[in-house]
Amino acid sequence: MERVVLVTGASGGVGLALCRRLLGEDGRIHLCLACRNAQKAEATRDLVLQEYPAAQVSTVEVDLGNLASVLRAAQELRCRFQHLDFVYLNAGIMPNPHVNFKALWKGLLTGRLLHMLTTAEGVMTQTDRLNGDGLQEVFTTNLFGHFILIRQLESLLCGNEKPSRLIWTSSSNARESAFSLSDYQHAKGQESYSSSKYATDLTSVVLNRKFNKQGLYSSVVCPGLVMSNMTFKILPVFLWVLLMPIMFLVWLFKQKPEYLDPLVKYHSCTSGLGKNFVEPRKLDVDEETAEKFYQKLLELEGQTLEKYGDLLD
Ligand SMILES: NC(=O)C1=CN([C@@H]2O[C@H](COP(=O)(O)OP(=O)(O)OC[C@H]3O[C@@H](n4cnc5c(N)ncnc54)[C@H](OP(=O)(O)O)[C@@H]3O)[C@@H](O)[C@H]2O)C=CC1
Ligand SMILES: CC(C)=CCC[C@@H](C)[C@H]1CC[C@H]2C3=C(CC[C@]12C)[C@@]1(C)CCC(=O)[C@@H](C)[C@@H]1CC3
Repeated sequence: MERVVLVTGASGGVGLALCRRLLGEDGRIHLCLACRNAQKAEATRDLVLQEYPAAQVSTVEVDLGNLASVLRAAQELRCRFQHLDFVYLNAGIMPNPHVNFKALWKGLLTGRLLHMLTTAEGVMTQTDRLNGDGLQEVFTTNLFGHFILIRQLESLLCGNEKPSRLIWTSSSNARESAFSLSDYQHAKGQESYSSSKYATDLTSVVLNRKFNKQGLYSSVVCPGLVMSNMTFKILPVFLWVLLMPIMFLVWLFKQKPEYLDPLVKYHSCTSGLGKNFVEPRKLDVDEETAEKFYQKLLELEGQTLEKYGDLLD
């Protein structure tokens, strides 16, 4: 039976690179590109088919920041497929990024600069806003839309002959101090991105606890610092070109390889000789907080399903 792989945020950056890599590794998979923009999805499909003409590539329209769209996409996917082998939960946003150069300077004086350059801890802020569902946009797009999607796809992911895998694109920017259970959508602070990625790490830990027995496994990864639309909104391209040799060296000298563990985040790395490898780093997650947060997600899911009852089978 063919393996089906779903990738969200496949229209550019990390998602597109991932699609190319997946087809390069195994040209027999069925790759489904989940994108919010139908035209971009078709253009992406054409692009990957140019490179892999024999590949099976389909598209599905989903705006992860819009829960009605997520429910519609899930319904469509349930009609099309019986099983999903891999789901890459990759789509993400970092709106209105702001770099605190003063913090970087302070980091240089206090010896924390290297850490800051790999995690952006204390360096980045964002301005978030409410979406049409009355939820914080970053929380919804980066985490909750994906959460609803996989919950709605449970029949394709759980209790099947073959196990299924969820791979969340998290970030080394995920930080416990940016997250609070009492404000898990991060409506009050200015680190919505970091909070949403920490919430992602928490969710993955609990999903493993709840669903491993039913054959569903979840991992979080950090792709490293990638030049994409997201990073080009942080600094202009020419500055990145100037900074890249420094950033490359910084990321290069903070790495080493190992195996999959639900309490670990897998960071993409490159050795000094240009060899690509993955470095696992233990998740900074308290399992009790993860469980409490999961209960909150279930409550919010209940409200969402009540509101959109007409979109459910
Ligand atoms: N770049 C980096 O250095 C790092 C990135 N990451 C993570 O990698 C992931 C991909 O980011 P990256 O490739 O860099 O960024 P890009 O902005 O290049 O790509 C983001 C992708 O997500 C899609 N997307 C955004 N909002 C939505 C939405 N509401 N519904 C559906 N799709 C959406 C975009 O679609 P569209 O084309 O329509 O905008 C695009 O395909 C994110 O989760 C990010 O947090 C993690 C660590 C580092
Ligand atoms: C002007 C100088 C010398 C440095 C500015 C560099 C910062 C703009 C840069 C340093 C660390 C970077 C970083 C990210 C964004 C840009 C930085 C803050 C991320 C937050 C991008 C998205 C992610 O998910 C993280 C993994 C990145 C962490 C490092």
